[in-house]
Amino acid sequence: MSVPEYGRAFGLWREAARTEWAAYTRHAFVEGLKDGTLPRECFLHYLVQDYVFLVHFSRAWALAVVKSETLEEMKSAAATVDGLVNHEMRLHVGICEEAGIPEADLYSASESTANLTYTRYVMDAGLSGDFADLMAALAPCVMGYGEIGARLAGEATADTPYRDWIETYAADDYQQLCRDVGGMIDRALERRIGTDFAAAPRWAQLSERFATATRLEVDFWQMGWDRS
Ligand SMILES: Cc1ncc(C[n+]2csc(CCO)c2C)c(N)n1
Repeated sequence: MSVPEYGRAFGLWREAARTEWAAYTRHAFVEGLKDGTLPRECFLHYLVQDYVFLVHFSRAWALAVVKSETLEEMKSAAATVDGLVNHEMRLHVGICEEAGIPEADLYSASESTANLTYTRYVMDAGLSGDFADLMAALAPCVMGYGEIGARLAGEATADTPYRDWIETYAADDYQQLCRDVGGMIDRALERRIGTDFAAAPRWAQLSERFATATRLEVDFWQMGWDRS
């Protein structure tokens, strides 16, 4: 199956980090979601941590509003904050409630080291850098789940109990969001760095940020797998 396309910068970053990208999008945790063999306890451990992750991710997207230079960037970042805090976190709340974990416990859950490392890395990318640095650190999260969802929707076993999770990210509206964010990132880079942004001196540093965030996604799956 061919992978979905989410923009020029993303395609180049992904290709430059292909080893890390494969470790992320084909992690044992992901394969367990696909064939249904992922232990429920691992999934719930991941989901509680992911709720906390989304809280801090929303803060990072809010920083993107602050670092925006155009109304398009501001609208995209503000819509993502709204989507995250008012919609995306519902999937987590619903599944956890069914498992007897109330929302108050999610918000107060203590953060795993993998969670802390990843979210604060992204926040620092935005605080110490500009909008482009922040987008390079945010892109693996947004696009990685889009790619995983699209692949698993076609490959998952019919009876995997993780179908709802898969459908969330395989859905047309989520795939469209990945393309929209990819287009917004391309225009943000063209504006700040130039049309030929991949030839610019700072391109290597942006690619490095993307690769680092991708490695931190691998560690996040591993945290769920190990229940650490
Ligand atoms: C560890 C981890 N990485 C990525 C996502 C996916 N994700 C995070 S924020 C967001 C919406 C961005 O618009 C999406 C899809 C996740 N849930 N947990």
